[in-house]
Amino acid sequence: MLSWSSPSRPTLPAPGHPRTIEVRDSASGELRAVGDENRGALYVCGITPYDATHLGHAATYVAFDLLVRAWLDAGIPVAYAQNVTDVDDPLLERAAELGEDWRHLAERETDLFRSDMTALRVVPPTSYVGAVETIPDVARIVERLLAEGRAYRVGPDADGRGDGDVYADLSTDPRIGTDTADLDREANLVRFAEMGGDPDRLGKRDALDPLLWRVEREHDGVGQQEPSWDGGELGRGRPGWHIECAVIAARELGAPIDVQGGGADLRYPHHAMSASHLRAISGVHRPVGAHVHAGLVGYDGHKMSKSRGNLVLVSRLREEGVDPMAVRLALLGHHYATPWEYTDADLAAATDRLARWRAAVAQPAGPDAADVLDGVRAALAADLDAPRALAVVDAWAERALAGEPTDELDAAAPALVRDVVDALLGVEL
Ligand SMILES: Nc1ncnc2c1ncn2[C@@H]1O[C@H](COS(=O)(=O)NC(=O)[C@@H](N)CS)[C@@H](O)[C@H]1O
Ligand SMILES: [Zn+2]
Repeated sequence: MLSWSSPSRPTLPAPGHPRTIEVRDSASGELRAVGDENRGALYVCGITPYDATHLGHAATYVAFDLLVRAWLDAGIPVAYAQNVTDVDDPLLERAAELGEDWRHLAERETDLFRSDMTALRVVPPTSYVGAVETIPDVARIVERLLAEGRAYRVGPDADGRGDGDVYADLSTDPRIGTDTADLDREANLVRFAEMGGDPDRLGKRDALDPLLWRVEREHDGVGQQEPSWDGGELGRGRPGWHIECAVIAARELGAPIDVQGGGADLRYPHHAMSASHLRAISGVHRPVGAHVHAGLVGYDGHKMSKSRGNLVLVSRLREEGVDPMAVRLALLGHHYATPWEYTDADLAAATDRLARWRAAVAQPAGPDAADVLDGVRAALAADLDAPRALAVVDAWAERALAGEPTDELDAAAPALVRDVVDALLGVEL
């Protein structure tokens, strides 16, 4: 699937020393060095293409964009895969509500997402893959898991439908739950159901076993005919959610990967199950170096979501003439791991900061900027600490605008600060 055009990125003076980039693994709470001179492999769960692109989505993708930029600056070759969940129950339901063909809805919203990511100067993934285009691979892998006894078929559900649905048998995974450390079964059962799971499905060996393949339902005469694809021995149907991301990560990156990323809402069951499937597919004991989760962005006291109608869309802000660089700075003002409430004051503060920084780098000279380069690099290397990086640039801008004696100023400083802010923070001044 087409991704989007890459923003230009200035090359910064070579780092004086090889630098490790550390991020916090949300399961252990530990800081982990991720990526090495051979590669930095990142999988970030992409959008389900409706409601794109609200500030919550944008905050998560900008967060992982900092990791991509820090790796590139450290000379680490980046392998970055991202999916589009362009077939899934919530998408089909939304299309039915809108009376729109689900393919058109997916296409339109994915295009909007691409243009928003371009405006926010997010570096595109090296592999951008849709669930639909992955179906043949998913079917083959599910057949293999069945043959290996890691998956099983169930009979019809309580309504007599879905005879032959395929589930993963989690009891065959000795390390289930070690990836994202979600070991509270009661909490998991609640969360599993909240995120579209079916703990009460007839015939399941364990309520938490996740769906791998959903066989085609005969037309129930109510909703749209569900889309279905040829699944070989599995029969016609479509993939479950978690297996899609595991197959794309395995195929596009190869396990082990350094970071599996997404918003905090994906930690359980999605990332726990994807890691289990990735282990089963690849045979790699620990297929993910660090699970990294971005805190959820709220608005009006709730997580941003269509159902609440409290969405702040990047495209709407852009239509209102808001500079996307101010949007990006508003997002960078909060540490990625911390959940926060977006307010219009965030945007106003970011707009001021953007104007101050632009005025400072427009000066003919400025205070020495070597510590801006080192300070921003060090901040990102320490769990992508964007607020700390912004404070480093703020301090320099303050001095640049204070009009210090010219003989202490460096004519090359403003250009270096502009390049640091561009290459590492993705903000074009
Ligand atoms: N309010 C929010 N704040 C921060 N991140 C969010 C928020 N809502 C969704 N996200 C993140 O944005 C990304 C896309 O979310 S999504 O459109 O619902 N799609 C999905 O979660 C699946 N397609 C992942 S395979 C995910 O990483 C999700 O965790
Ligand atoms: Zn995913």
